[in-house]
Formats: sequence, C-alpha cells, structure tokens
Amino acid sequence: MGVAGCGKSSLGAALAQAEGLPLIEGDDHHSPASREKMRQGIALTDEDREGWLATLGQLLQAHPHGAVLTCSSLKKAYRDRLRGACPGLRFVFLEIDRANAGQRVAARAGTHFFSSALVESQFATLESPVGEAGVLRLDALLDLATLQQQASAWIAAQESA
Ligand SMILES: Nc1ncnc2c1ncn2[C@@H]1O[C@H](COP(=O)(O)OP(=O)(O)OP(=O)(O)O)[C@@H](O)[C@H]1O
Ligand SMILES: O=C(O)[C@H](O)[C@@H](O)[C@H](O)[C@H](O)CO
Repeated sequence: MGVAGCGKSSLGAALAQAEGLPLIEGDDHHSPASREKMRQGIALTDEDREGWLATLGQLLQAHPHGAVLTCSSLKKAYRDRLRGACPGLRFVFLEIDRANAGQRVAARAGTHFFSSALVESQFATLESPVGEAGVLRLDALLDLATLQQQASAWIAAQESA
C-alpha cells in the first residue's frame, strides 16, 4: 500500500514471486470510469473506490491460501474494509515523500494512466497506517531487492510466531 509511485507494483511482483503467491494487481480492477478520471487528473472519491474495494475483497477471498495484493489503501476505512473481507490481512506500507513520488510518477507519465497532477491529492488522502496492527513500514527509497527481503523476513517471522 501507499501513494502513487511508491513502488507497490514493483514490490508486489517481486514479493509474489519470492513467496510463490499469486499477484493481484489492484490497478487492473479500477473501473474504466475511474481510470479515465485519473488519466484526466481527477482524484477518485470514496464512492469511486467503493466497488473497487469490494472487488479486491472478493479476489482476496478467492485466494484462501494467500496472495499478494497491490492496493493504494490510502484511508483506514479502506484498509478496514479489506481486513473485513480477509481476516489476517497484513499491509506493507511503502513510505515515500512527495518529491520522490512526484519524480517517479512524472518519469513514467507517457506509459501509465495515472496523471502526475494527482500526486498531491494522494498525500492529502493518505492516512498513515503506522500504529495499526499487522503493518510493516518500509522506506520506499530502498532498492527493490532489499524491500523484498525485508517484507519476506517479516512474513516469515509472523508465520513462525
Ligand atoms: N525501490 C525502488 N527504487 C527505485 N525505483 C523504484 C522502486 N520501486 C519502484 N520504482 C520505480 O518507480 C516507478 C513507480 O513504481 P511502481 O509502478 O511500482 O509504483 P506504484 O506504487 O505501483 O505506482 P502506481 O500505483 O502509481 O502504479 C516505476 O518507474 C518504478 O520502476
Ligand atoms: O486509490 C487511488 O487513488 C488509486 O488506487 C491510486 O493510488 C492509483 O491507482 C495508483 O497508485 C496509480 O497507479
């Protein structure tokens, strides 16, 4: 979880591969209307995210042996919604600052639907999950291999506890 550009898709893919788990790419499940809004630089509302979160919850339930989901999960209510669908769900929070997120999103502007004009609204919407149970905060500026190792070590530690 985290704002646009924090590295959800990159870490999600690496973690799914390392853990031998299926990957659910949250961005693939936004409605066409939501994708168009984001392309135009219009931030999604709670209402826009409602059906999307319901779909993601159903996808988690369809993978009872586990899965890696990439999902911005910006507000506590969104995370609680997913926890409701999938008890035991844990979150890896990729924390990044505005400048670096803005740079990353701008750098891929030609190939990705997300408008860089929206980065500020992502930070305005973000409610930090730090302090909630089952959350690992990672520094999104670390290299991908290190992030994957830290996330895998956390998962292993929780499973042996
Ligand atoms: N750990 C990292 N170090 C350096 N660059 C990274 C790292 N993780 C991702 N990136 C780069 O940052 C950009 C955004 O990454 P990615 O698409 O994984 O983020 P995201 O959070 O899934 O973004 P979005 O949700 O907006 O698609 C990509 O160009 C990616 O290559
Ligand atoms: O809740 C949201 O506003 C969205 O999920 C965004 O975070 C983007 O889809 C994503 O980060 C861009 O790829």
